[in-house]
Amino acid sequence: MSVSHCLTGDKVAIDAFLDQFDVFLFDCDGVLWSGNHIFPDVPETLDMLRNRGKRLVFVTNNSTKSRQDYKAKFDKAGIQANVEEIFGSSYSAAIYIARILDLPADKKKVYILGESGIEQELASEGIKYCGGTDPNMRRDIEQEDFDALADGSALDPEVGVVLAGLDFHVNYLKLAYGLAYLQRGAVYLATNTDSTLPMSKSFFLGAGGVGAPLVTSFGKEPLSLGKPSQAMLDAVEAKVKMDRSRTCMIGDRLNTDIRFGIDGKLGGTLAVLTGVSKKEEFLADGAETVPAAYVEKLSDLLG
Ligand SMILES: O=C(O)[C@H](O)[C@H](O)COP(=O)(O)O
Ligand SMILES: [Mg+2]
Repeated sequence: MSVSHCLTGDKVAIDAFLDQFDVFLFDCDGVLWSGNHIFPDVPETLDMLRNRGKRLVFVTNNSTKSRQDYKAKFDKAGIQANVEEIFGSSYSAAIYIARILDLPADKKKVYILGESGIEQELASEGIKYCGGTDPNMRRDIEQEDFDALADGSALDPEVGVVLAGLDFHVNYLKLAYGLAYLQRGAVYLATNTDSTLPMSKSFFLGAGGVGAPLVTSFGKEPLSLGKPSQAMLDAVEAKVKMDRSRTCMIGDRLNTDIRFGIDGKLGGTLAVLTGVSKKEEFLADGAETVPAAYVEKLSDLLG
């Protein structure tokens, strides 16, 4: 049975742990910040790693922002990061749809349940879309909508994919369009299916929580392109050359971040206890997902 080592307060153990890796993949929500609250000494900790010659890559399941949007957030947070180091689940989904998914020529449009981040990343891959932040979808459903969805006249015949992500403007109408496209054979994808979103030091509906009505009504789960899907690691590795044995995944959620690192056969995983998962979950006998090590908060790595 694997055991997770607590590094907090142990400078010797921290140095030994860090020396094993050249690349650190960082989860964002719950590790660097909770919403707009940047955790203490995060910029200093990341600077310390860069000063030790480590390469940093940011890998977030939050699909509401594009890589460019995240670059602006990093800048505002005083965290040095360039766009090539940032990967969101919207980017992973756009790469999958553009380069892996084989869609009929007349079915290449995507219906989005989600925010602008998904729209921007699909556009950057030349993928047409509808739904998403369309203001015409932010209204109550009317009888005419029921009738037009039922006979299909409301639907765009080019739509071949339903892509579900975190949507802060979800409503019955948007979900009804998603179900109608799925019922007509659209491929069902999700940027991610995280149950909750760490925000304001609490937990709110995550992408999985928002998309759950579609799963219940359609009766099938989407293919998720965010962590722990290895499609996301493949998308990262296509841009960032790395030796997986000298790469460490740092995250707050066992079933996405730590599972992502273990399944990807990375050299190590580090859990940070400022987000979703609690240490009791992975210290328990027979725990399914056990990080190699853990710290109370990221800045504990400063020693
Ligand atoms: O979509 C969600 O549910 C949240 O954005 C997700 O929990 C946060 O993503 P992270 O940066 O922790 O991968
Ligand atoms: Mg997280």
